[in-house]
Amino acid sequence: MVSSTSSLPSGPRGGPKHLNSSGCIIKSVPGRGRGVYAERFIPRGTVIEISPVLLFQKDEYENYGKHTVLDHYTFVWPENRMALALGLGSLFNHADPPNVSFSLDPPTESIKYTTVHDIQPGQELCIFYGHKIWFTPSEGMNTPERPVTPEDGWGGLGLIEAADTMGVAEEGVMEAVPRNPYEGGDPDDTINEEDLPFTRFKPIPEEEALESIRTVEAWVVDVPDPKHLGPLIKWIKQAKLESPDVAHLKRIRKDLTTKSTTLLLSLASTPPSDSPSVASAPLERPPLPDHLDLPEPYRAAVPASSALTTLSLELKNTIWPTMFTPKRKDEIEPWTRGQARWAWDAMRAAVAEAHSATALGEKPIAAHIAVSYKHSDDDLEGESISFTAHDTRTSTAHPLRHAAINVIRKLADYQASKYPAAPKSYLPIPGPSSDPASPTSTPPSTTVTPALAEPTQADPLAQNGTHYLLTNQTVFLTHEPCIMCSMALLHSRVKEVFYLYPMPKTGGCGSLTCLPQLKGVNHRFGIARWDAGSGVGGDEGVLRVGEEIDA
Ligand SMILES: C[S@@+](CC[C@H](N)C(=O)[O-])C[C@H]1O[C@@H](n2cnc3c(N)ncnc32)[C@H](O)[C@@H]1O
Repeated sequence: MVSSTSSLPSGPRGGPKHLNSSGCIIKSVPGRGRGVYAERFIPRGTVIEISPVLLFQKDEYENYGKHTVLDHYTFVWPENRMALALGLGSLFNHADPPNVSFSLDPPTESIKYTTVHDIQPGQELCIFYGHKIWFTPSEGMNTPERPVTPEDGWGGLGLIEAADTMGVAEEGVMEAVPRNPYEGGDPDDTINEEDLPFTRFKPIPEEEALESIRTVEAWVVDVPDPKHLGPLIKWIKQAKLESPDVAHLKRIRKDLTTKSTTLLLSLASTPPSDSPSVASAPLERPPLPDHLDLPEPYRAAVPASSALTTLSLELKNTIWPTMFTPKRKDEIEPWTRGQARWAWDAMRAAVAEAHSATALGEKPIAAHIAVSYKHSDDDLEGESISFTAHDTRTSTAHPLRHAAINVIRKLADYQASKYPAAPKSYLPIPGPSSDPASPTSTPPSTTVTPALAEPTQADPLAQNGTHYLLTNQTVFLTHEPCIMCSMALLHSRVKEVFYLYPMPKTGGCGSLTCLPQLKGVNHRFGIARWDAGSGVGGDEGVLRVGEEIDA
């Protein structure tokens, strides 16, 4: 017979894994016993567990409980009682400083556990037991001296409360950290577009103005005698000049005013590319059949893509007859509950970082490059490291130290350290900074030497010439990035940008202007604006900045 737990993932000691929806698992480690570990990234300020407690009266505990193993697990409770946390609550090991705070809630007879830092996947989640610990902490857990207070001891609360670190401390009152509304449920469930907590804008330009239409060069030939059209088209097939690159175009253009007919032969340059290093390469002029008396082929601009709207079709047809492929409704890829949960957590990470910034006297503006969405643990695709940064222009007195620039710089520095063999020509010299805005960084061009410019095999990013690429990555920002930051994000080839507060006077992602929609930019990215009132920002007032600020 198959046991009811046989399909569950295994946990410590071969038993089933604890089913915690906040990303916590139980693991056993020699020297520490069982402990609580993060299975995925958990943003700071996340309530990871609410454990109901079992209460012991004073005499009951003094006479019995205290003489049993329970003494390693119980918390001091008001009114001289002791409490045993059920669920994960009894399994948090001790650390000083901890990365999880806990607070007692006598009315509901429960203990709430909240992260006080961003937690990376695999990290242990620990609380602070107090200073009078009765065991020798395992290696790496020894901690700096702190003054012993009368409240110290197992159950000593209040040393690190999430509310303190969120900058809204008030005795006994925790800031209400908004719970992820997409916790639990089936991560594969599709969510209606209008039910998502943000509005997504189309990344593809509709090309509804003549100047926004992207073109590419093609070889064409005028065909003075219409009788030659049939044999020519047949010849194109035989000569294998048909190509999917021109499938969005019609083969023949008839100009009613000049009464001329022109035939499209093949592309004369490669289609526009998103890659900065790939230049549009000229393509050879195709041969023509000798037996037809035709003029020389010539190059002409043709639309680079089919028309998605009737207006765009009308405009494109003035350049060259183009195919009409209106967007079907189902072309917007629907989002799942799992993705929405991921996005919520990522935006929370940005929000939490902005709160830290305020505590440090900086502007409450932050950016978070999220770990790529993973459908399951087996999904190895995408980045597994996240980066978070806040605005530092106040402390550095450097007007360009915006959150988005800082987070790109963090990623770039990480990439540079990961690939130390990167050619010097690609690394900022001197110092570790790769920030183009850094006063200490020397422009790379001044450091190029032919001997060093050869990328090494160990450094795939260096082969692209940069460490700052965000290809396929999503950036979450508390505020709409300014024009400079939007351009930096575009330059870094970001896949999509989510922001919480629009900046009507300075925003470069839809408010003042929309950088990725401008003609001439060589990369386009998706934009999603978080809905006001979704609750992801927590206390809205803390993160508000003046309209004139460039975020
Ligand atoms: C509340 S329990 C925590 C869960 C426990 N590790 C288990 O497996 O049941 C407290 C006990 O965990 C162990 N412990 C907690 N923090 C530790 C640390 N930093 N180093 C070593 N042991 C620790 C001690 O044995 C302590 O009595």
